[in-house]
Amino acid sequence: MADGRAHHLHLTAGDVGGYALLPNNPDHVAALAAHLDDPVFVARNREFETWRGTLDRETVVVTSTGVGGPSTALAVEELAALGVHTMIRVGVSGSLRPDIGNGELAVVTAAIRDEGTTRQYLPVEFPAVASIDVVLALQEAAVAGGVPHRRGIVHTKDSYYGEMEPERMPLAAALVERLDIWRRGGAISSEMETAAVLVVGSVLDVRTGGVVLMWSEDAIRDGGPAPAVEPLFATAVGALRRLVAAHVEAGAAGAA
Ligand SMILES: O=P(O)(O)O[C@H]1O[C@H](CO)[C@@H](O)[C@H]1O
Ligand SMILES: O=c1cc[nH]c(=O)[nH]1
Repeated sequence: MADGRAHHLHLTAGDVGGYALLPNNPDHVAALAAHLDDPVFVARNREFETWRGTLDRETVVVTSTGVGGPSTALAVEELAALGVHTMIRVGVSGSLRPDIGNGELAVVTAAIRDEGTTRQYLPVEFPAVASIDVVLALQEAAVAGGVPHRRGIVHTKDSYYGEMEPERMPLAAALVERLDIWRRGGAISSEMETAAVLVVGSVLDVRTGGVVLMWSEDAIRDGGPAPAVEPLFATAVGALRRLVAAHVEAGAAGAA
């Protein structure tokens, strides 16, 4: 924009540092930012709310992406243009396996690109893969916090109700069959944003990853209790704390 603010996020380069956490839900931004040092509200436009804080004196922003690939791609694009080099999606998903407990975390290794946004960047043969150092940092943070978790592939889609109530859709048979295919291939949960973070991040040379809370199949079916989000937030911030510390140590070693 003419005043230097990014078109959708309404942020300037001075508002951000190198690191971002990307919840989908604007209602999660302040609660996630509360895990940082000195959290402050920065901007809100449409579904994009941003708070800023620090970890080990490095600036970290928490920006909501809104639901789905298109708005998530906008957020990744604009944060990358402002200088953010490391982004972690932090969200909620539905488990695709009966052995997963309500509230377990999925530390994302990769995403199935069953959505439209990333196909406008790269053909579908291109993988949506998390950066290995983000995967390891998330796993270490979950272990340190005693949070139940597993690494795995998530399914990213465009239609929430196409997953939850496929029988209502004209495409019912194909939706059910495809979800079963992803399950049989090893996918552990389904959500709506991770593929956009990983693929757009790859194109823009941003280090990315994701961690999503999983509602169990029982809880989804029975309308059971929503799992608590605090262990998710603590794990995401713990991972970023590790990545910041590794960066500081690498800088110190380089300077020595
Ligand atoms: O709970 P969050 O992180 O908002 O994300 C999940 O919930 C939304 C659907 O209700 C989708 O955005 C899906 O990815
Ligand atoms: O996309 C989503 C999000 C939450 N829960 C689900 O089952 N699916």
